[in-house]
Amino acid sequence: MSVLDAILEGVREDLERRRSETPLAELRARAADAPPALDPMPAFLEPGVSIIAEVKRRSPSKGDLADIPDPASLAAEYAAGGAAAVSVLTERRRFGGSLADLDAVRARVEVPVLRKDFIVDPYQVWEARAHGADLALLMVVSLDGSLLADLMGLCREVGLTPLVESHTADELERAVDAGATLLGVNARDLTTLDVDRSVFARLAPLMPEGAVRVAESGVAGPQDVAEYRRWGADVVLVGEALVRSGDPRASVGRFIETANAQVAS
Ligand SMILES: O=P(O)(O)OC[C@@H](O)[C@@H](O)c1c[nH]c2ccccc12
Repeated sequence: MSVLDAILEGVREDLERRRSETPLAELRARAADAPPALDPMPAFLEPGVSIIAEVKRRSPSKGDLADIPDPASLAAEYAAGGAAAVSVLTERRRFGGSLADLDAVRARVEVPVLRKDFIVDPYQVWEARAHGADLALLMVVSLDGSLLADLMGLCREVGLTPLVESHTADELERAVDAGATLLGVNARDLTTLDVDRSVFARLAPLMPEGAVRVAESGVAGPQDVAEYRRWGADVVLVGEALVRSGDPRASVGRFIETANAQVAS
């Protein structure tokens, strides 16, 4: 079984537990009461690189990354440093996240918030909106047949902007065919956990005009953000390097400045 399959098995078990505790009707009512979702696209389309800064405690590839006792304060530092959006990993078993983290971050920051999880069921889209997310990650690799288009449609219906993630040219083609305009490339192969940032360089030219290009994973420092930018990234999503930096606010600022200075010159 691949790493991804093992993760998805746990995700589905956890999902069924939550579904038995909170009926869909209740989530829908909470989503209806939530303030409307923010549109992240204007900030992503501004000149210069945008950063999505991630709240990430651990990962299957690296184990424990950071304690993060107060995810809201971390998110506030990200926003103060200039992050265009904050990503919150809500997967529990492998990443140590929760919907409580999403609630806490949502309550603190005014920038758009991404629910980062392994979304395979409409219930999770309703959860994302009920807990105040503005964007939701949809991974093409785990959404067969019409499920990708169905979940994208539901995202739009509830006001969420789907960030549709690929790792191969075939996956990217499915994302584009389904109508995705916020296109992510994960440099990490979730079946093996190997990271290769040049995957973004190969896939970015295949993206249609007008798409917003998001480079995800594998950033160790400002030079990597600058390289993604040179390869055509509008947005770079960074987790580990920021949660480990010791000064997330300054790091976000440095990432943005370095990339913009290098690409302008
Ligand atoms: O910590 P990194 O290498 O900066 O990566 C962040 C982010 O891209 C990564 O967490 C991620 C990208 N796509 C995902 C899908 C599920 C879980 C996690 C991810």
